[in-house]
Amino acid sequence: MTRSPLTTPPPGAVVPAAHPEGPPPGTALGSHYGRCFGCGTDQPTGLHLKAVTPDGATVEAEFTVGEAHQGSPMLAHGGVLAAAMDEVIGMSVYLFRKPYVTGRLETDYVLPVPVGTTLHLRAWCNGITGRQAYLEAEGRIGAPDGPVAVRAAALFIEVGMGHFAKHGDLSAIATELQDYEVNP
Ligand SMILES: CCCCCCCCCCCCCC(=O)SCCNC(=O)CCNC(=O)[C@H](O)C(C)(C)COP(=O)(O)OP(=O)(O)OC[C@H]1O[C@@H](n2cnc3c(N)ncnc32)[C@H](O)[C@@H]1OP(=O)(O)O
Repeated sequence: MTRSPLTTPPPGAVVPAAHPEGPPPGTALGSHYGRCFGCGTDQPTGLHLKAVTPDGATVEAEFTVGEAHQGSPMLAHGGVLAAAMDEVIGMSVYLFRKPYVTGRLETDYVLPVPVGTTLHLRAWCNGITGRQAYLEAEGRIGAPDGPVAVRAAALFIEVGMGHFAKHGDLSAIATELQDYEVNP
């Protein structure tokens, strides 16, 4: 991955272990919010990522590139692929049971991705220090060990739940999120 210093963990950053109250290995993660563009089942134009955590600390997901995801004819739009990477990285840091948002997302596009392709995505954490989490993801064509089509590195910033209450609509998600204190 070609990565800037901003998404490279500094010395002393620690890779967290799986959270003791997190999902057990092999758990399907479902959607954190039904209308999420990345994983929501109630979002007709979304990516409909299907994710599982193999170990409670990383995420594997599948994303099938659809007709609505084209940039050039019959090839995936780069912004859509970046959104898939953002989502799977967001899901992985969410495993540590603190709310984070994307601060910076860097993407390498290695191969074109035709419509109809299923991308096998994987995301993991390279280290956390203070509020900053350094994460990485890759997307492989057709199989978990298929050719790498896209790579991403990200800096996520920890926020309180008040972030979503102040800037968004926390009540819309309160019934779906069981793992957080939703009253900021
Ligand atoms: C409702 C719950 C949901 C849970 C969902 C799970 C779902 C999973 C799916 C999710 C879907 C996918 C997820 C999504 O799509 S999340 C949606 C996309 N992201 C956003 O909307 C975030 C918008 N930005 C902000 O709100 C603020 O800027 C944040 C909160 C990020 C920081 O503002 P805040 O005022 O709080 O803090 P600070 O400015 O003092 O910064 C703190 C530190 O961080 C460093 N820094 C900050 N930004 C950058 C940057 N760009 N590059 C490099 N460094 C950066 C900064 O220098 C400082 O460092 P230091 O001085 O301490 O060393």
